[in-house]
Formats: sequence, C-alpha cells, structure tokens
Amino acid sequence: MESSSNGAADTVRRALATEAVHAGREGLTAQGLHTPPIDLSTTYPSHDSRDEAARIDAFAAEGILPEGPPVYARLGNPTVARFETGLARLEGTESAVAFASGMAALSAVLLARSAAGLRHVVAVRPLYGCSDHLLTAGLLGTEVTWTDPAGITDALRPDTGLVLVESPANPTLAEVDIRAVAHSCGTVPLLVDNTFATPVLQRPAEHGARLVLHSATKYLGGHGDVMAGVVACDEEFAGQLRLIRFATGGVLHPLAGYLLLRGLATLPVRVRAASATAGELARRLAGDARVARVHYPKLGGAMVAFEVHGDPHEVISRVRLITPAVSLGSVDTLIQHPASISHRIVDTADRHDAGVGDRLLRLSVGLEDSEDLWADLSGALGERARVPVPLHEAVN
Ligand code: MET
Repeated sequence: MESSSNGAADTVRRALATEAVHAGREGLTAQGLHTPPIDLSTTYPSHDSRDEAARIDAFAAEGILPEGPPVYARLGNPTVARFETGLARLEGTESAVAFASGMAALSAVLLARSAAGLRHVVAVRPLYGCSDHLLTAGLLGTEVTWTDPAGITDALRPDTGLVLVESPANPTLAEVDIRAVAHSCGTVPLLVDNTFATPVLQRPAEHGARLVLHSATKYLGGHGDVMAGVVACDEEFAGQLRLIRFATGGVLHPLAGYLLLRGLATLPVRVRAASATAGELARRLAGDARVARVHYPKLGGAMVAFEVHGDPHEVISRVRLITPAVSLGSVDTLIQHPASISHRIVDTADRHDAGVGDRLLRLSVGLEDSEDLWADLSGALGERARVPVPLHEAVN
C-alpha cells in the first residue's frame, strides 16, 4: 500500500477523524503535491492498442480497474477514486463506487441484482420518497415487497436479490436494529441507506450490511454544492457496480469527486457540531406547546422532524435565517415539508402508513449558533395554534 500524504504507514489502524483527513490522499507527497489533482481527462492516450485491449478485457471480466490510466473516463477517474477510497475507509469496507447521484447509485445496485436474475426486493418504509417511488413503480423491472423489520425473513423469496432499509429513515428518523435486520436477511445482501447517520455515527457494514448507500449530496459533500451518490461495499460487489456504471453511464464528475474528498475531511467535525445543536433544538421543540411531536434518533445526528398543531406551510413561510428548501446536510439549516416535497411522489395512503403525516416538518440542522436558530424557529412556529387547526389547502 502506498504511504499516506504525511508519510505515516497505512498499516496502523487510525481513528475516524484522522482517516477523514488523510484517507484518499495517498501518494500526494511523493508527487510533490499537497491537494489532490483534478483529472478532467475523458480519454487516456496509449500507443499500445494490444495493451488497451487487454486492459478493457480485464475490466469487463470483473469490473476490476486495471493498473495505470483508466482508458476512458466511464471506467474510472483518479480524482473520483480518491473519494471512493476515503469513503470506503470511513465506512470500513473494501471498496466504494461513486455515481452522479444517490438515485444513480441505488439504480446501479438494483440493476446489478436484476442482471443476476434476482429482481425481487424486500424493503422497509419509510425510505426517501424517490427510493420508495423507484421500487413501487418498478421502473427498473424490480418487484418490491414492503414489510417491517420483523417481517423480513418471511418476505424473502428464491428470487430476492436485496433487502433495503434506511436508518435513521427519511423523513421520520425511525431507526432499525441493523444487526438484527442483517441476521433476518440470511444470505441476501442488506443495503442500508446511511445518508442521515454518516459513518461518523454509524457504520452499517460493521453490523452485517453488505452495501452502504449514501446520497453524497448531503453530509459527505456538506456544503450544498455537489450532487453525488456512493455505495460502500466489498470488492466483488464493487466490481459489479463499476460494470453497471460503465454500461449505463451514471459517472461522477471529477470536480465533484474533488469536492467530496474535501468534504470528508471535515465530516466528523461538521456532524458532531450540527448534532449537538440538533439535540438542543429537539429538546426545546419537545417542550414547546405549539409542537405536537418531535422525532429525534437515539443515535443522535443533525436531523430533527416534528409535527405542529398549526399549519406546517405557515412555518415554512415564516423562517428567515433557516433556509426553506429540500435536501439536507449542508452548513446552513434547511427546513422542508415532506408531504409537499421529499415524499410528494409517494402515494398518500402509503405515506401515511409509513408515519409521514401532513403536519410533519423536517429540519436539517447546520452549523449556525443554536440560539439564533431557536429564535428563528420559535418565531416561525407563531403565536397561536397550541391545539390542532384544520389544514384547508390541498395537503393530502
Ligand atoms: C427532490 S426531493 C429530495 C431531496 C433529498 N433526497 C431530500 O430528502 O431532501
């Protein structure tokens, strides 16, 4: 293995905060560099076509990247590979494969399983709304059985290729016991969407998940300026994902790879700071008569969900410091109404069954001062509505 950027041996197991800064920066010092280079090449020159053919054959066999330049950018990219290395180290997996978005990453996993003749998926609600929709609509030819964690074993079939859970879940922050769920899956791969927790709070692979999914757009990037997805997994599955990525083209741009690697360096600091503020806001919301219910994970984290007695649209319209926008994981605090945005695409009855009520608001806590955030949130909650008021407009 190459030496790290500061020359320390990689054989020593290092703490997460150290890995966050150094993993993926291997070999820079030897190149005389401090920051990772951004390789924008779409193709790579070679006068040896026989060697190129052999390298393509080697990649096509198992999705293993050949030594040296990647031939063509759809096979791989050195800047993106640094991010993949960094994320794999943080999640404690052999490999990671990055995509253009979280949905592209999930799609690649589903296609990999379908290609193996295993098109049945078992999934637990709630999931992020578009993940739910992708499965429910069967857009990729998969068939889904929705169940709760206790029903997973009974839901498995000979053609089940994947079990899918998200914990803490978007948007209710419901948690599952990942180790117990992994046990219920038997030999079927378990995919855990770890977007909300991040490897700072939870490393699903340590509890038996074979695949760990992230919308890297969120905490991994951390600044609301890069869209990406990534799957952390063993090298065998990673090879399949690279082949799917090559065939379907959902590659990550190298600049995004650079921004994500930079984001990983501050991930532990950002997540811990935002989580402390989120915990405090959750505590204040729980003690506020204008709030009917607060959802905050046992695991902690920077996401808070809460149900208001009043009209949730009014709260959204009144925030001034907090950004009224979907998405999460940025340095600034965001608030959105899942029934209107992130989970709009989920059938109303299914959404309600999953615990995503019409009065639920989802807060992604950023790095601002907690008193400033509380002042804004408290102002937005308004003076009245300490008891439920009817929702008049077209809220399903
Ligand atoms: C297009 S809606 C959702 C974006 C993001 N996945 C979220 O949950 O906020």
